[in-house]
Amino acid sequence: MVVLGAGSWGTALAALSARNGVPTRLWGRDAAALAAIAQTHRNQRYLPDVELPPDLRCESDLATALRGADIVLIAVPSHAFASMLAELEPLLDADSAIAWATKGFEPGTGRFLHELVAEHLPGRATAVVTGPSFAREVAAGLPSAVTVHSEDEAFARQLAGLLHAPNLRAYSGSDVLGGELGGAMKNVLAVATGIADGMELGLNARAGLITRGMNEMLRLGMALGARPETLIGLSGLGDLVLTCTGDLSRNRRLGLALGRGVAIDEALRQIGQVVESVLTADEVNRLALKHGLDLPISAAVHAVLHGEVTPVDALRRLMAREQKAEYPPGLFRTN
Ligand SMILES: NC(=O)C1=CN([C@@H]2O[C@H](COP(=O)(O)OP(=O)(O)OC[C@H]3O[C@@H](n4cnc5c(N)ncnc54)[C@H](OP(=O)(O)O)[C@@H]3O)[C@@H](O)[C@H]2O)C=CC1
Ligand SMILES: O=C(CO)COP(=O)(O)O
Repeated sequence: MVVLGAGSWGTALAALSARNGVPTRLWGRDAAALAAIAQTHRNQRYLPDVELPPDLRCESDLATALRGADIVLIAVPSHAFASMLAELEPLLDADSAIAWATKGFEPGTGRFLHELVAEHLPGRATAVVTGPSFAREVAAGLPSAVTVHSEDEAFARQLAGLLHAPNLRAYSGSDVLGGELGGAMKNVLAVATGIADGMELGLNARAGLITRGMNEMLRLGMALGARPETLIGLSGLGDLVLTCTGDLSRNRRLGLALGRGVAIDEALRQIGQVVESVLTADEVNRLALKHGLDLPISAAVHAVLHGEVTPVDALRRLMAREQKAEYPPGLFRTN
């Protein structure tokens, strides 16, 4: 297996796979950082507390990293996903399978990552790895559960089997779009609960936002063809709860800072790692518009992130919305 992207999640996944006895290479774009990881068995910038397995190979030359790879697992941020695929196109072995653990959409188009993979690297086995999994906890060997979705169910089971470990339950499924949607959208909703907690609005507000956020995920997911069981599974509800409540979440931390009155640029500078919601909020908004859906919490996060409203005004607007039924009729009807 080759893992592309030597940030928090790529490093944690590569360590997991190597500890499972799977021959694993980790590729990153920063040759000096890779050399330091190889020498010290630590990723000082992204996972400083974790000792990496000694047999994890680090490789900064992409062509060398990819040679002979049976599975290529991409863990770069969504803004780098398309360019990563373009780099892979001329280098990849004909029979290498492609998986990704990135959460987000193509910035500017709202296209799902599986659509980009199908365009750039058609005709291969593909899968998304997703679910509630803070890199720090997985890397530290704390109990976690993830899920692998692929149209090729045998490949989903194969990849889940490679990741499954004494303290990591890896499930499999076949709803790629549903798995991707939950993992992307929860980042936007985590900003909303972070803002509420940063403003010290209380635990009722947090639970209300998580649940109404879930409602938004269900409505967009059903409109796009996701399966409801995926959305209430690990990749949807599971990751939503984790990211909305766990302070390890960078998206939640962005919301906390905004709710406390910190400017967005300063908040992002302090976090110092990828915060996917900043781009994903635009794409959720785009998809909602395209499908004629009113997703008020996601829209409020979008407006706050663009500086169009203050967190206080966004809350006032949410609370002033018309009273209505909790669910639209026929939400779970798929035909
Ligand atoms: N961290 C987590 O707990 C989890 C993260 N994810 C998802 O995984 C993805 C990656 O996140 P994460 O690892 O946490 O992010 P980090 O901020 O920890 O690391 C980002 C990594 O991506 C690299 N990178 C950035 N741009 C490019 C590029 N153009 N080409 C190649 N590499 C690039 C960075 O390199 P450099 O250091 O040189 O800038 C860095 O190594 C995101 O979509 C995230 O949502 C999913 C589940 C859990
Ligand atoms: O996706 C994650 C956990 O499942 C990580 O969340 P953040 O990107 O908000 O840190």
